Amino acid sequence: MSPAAASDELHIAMFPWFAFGHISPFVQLSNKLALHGVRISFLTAPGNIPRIKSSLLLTPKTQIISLPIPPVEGLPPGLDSTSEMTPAMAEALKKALDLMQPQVKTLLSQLKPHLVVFDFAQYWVPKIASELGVKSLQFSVYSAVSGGYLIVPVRTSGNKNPTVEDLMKPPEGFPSTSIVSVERFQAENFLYVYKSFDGSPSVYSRSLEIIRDCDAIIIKTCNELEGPYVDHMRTQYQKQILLSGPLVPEPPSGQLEERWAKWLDQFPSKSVVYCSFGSETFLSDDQIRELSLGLELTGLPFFLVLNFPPDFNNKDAKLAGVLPQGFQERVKDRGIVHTGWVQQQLILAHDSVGCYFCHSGFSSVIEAFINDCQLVLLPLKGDQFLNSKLIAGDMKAGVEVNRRGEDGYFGREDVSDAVKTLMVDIDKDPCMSLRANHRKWGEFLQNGEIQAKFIANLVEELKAL
Ligand SMILES: C[C@@H]1O[C@H](OP(=O)(O)OP(=O)(O)OC[C@H]2O[C@@H](n3ccc(=O)[nH]c3=O)[C@H](O)[C@@H]2O)[C@H](O)[C@H](O)[C@H]1O
Repeated sequence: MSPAAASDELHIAMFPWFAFGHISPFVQLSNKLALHGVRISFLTAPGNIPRIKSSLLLTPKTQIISLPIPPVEGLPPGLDSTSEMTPAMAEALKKALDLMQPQVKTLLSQLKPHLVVFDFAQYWVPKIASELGVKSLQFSVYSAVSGGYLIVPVRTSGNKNPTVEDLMKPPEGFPSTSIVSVERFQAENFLYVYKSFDGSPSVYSRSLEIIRDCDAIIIKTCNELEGPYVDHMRTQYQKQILLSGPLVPEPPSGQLEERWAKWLDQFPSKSVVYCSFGSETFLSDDQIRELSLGLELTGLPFFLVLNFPPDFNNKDAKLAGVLPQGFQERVKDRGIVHTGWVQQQLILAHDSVGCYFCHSGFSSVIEAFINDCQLVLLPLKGDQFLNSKLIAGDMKAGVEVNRRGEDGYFGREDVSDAVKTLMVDIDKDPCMSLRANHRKWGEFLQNGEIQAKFIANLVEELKAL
């Protein structure tokens, strides 16, 4: 019997990559495990603690542990998450992370958890953990469709990195689904996964070392959503794969900011298009122009959130400069454009919001399903392209914006057509069948019994490790 099962109290050290797109699912997983009596030690850099405290369920068995980031060239001191960093700084952050090995080893030897659950970047955790007799598990916050397409050993079976042409096609052994190819501009974006920066291992090399060395892998998905892709990963990884389920969030606490609630209140039920792109995805100036003009063309009310990379100091000025001339005046009675963080879950839960136009971030799409918001998808990088294919192609529960294959260009009509398919032509197919499929998945994700079972099973599997 494992020590965890013997004491019946599991202690897990959680160690996400320093990015909120990763920290958030680790927090959600921690919260669900804490409700099963699991002791959680949550490791992060000091600057991230206040925001984590606002969402982590703080029980007497939960603690947040501060891990200062060591200085490295190219990373200004005091920055603790990628949301404050340029892409070059985020690469330097991976180097700093790799220098933290002695610090993490000392910490784990003091904490003595049964398990350490870590992220894609910390490929050295399994070695440290095994020296201390601690089991190590990677928690993949990416969908299985993206892991199974991009991060499988067969992608480099000839010992060389895949080319754009290779990446336009699924890897050998990939299941027969709606995904038979991706566009050139998407495959070009995928090259990042295999790229090493200034001697620091690529995302792919880090992941392959983890697959080889860790005790098991947890994926934030379930068989109902992604069964064939999970099976493919099991075959490729030859490692125990556990599923956490999609980690459907609890209903959000608090109230929607009054200015947004008041504005939304004036529109009919399910008529507003909420449009946003998560915490770390940014559109180019040209894309912003076509998107905003496309939303205008729909004639529908919309709430558009646009963010900019951290190197822009005055984001409001940037926003004003990038919107088409006269746009805000023309749409002032039915459109809001905002830059900055918003209470997304509360916006999606507002009765007036009927459509979520988004980047296909995995947590964001789950939030759309459980709030009965139709999905229009404009994926912009990495896993988002594959998530979008899963939803629009396999599940047929949303619509992807049409784009030019070579360079990904989309125009205002492409935006407007996609929104109208789901929000205007509602008595016709494909809208009727898309909405029916969306409803079916919404019900599945809102079924508390099913969702609770995913976590109960996971806890049992973790105890048995
Ligand atoms: C794994 C990585 O997640 C990334 O981050 P991202 O923030 O887009 O993740 P989401 O799943 O959309 O999640 C974003 C989460 O932030 C919340 N939120 C966001 C913005 C805001 O203003 N207010 C909010 O409450 C939102 O409600 C959701 O819970 C990228 O996609 C990336 O492709 C993927 O690999």
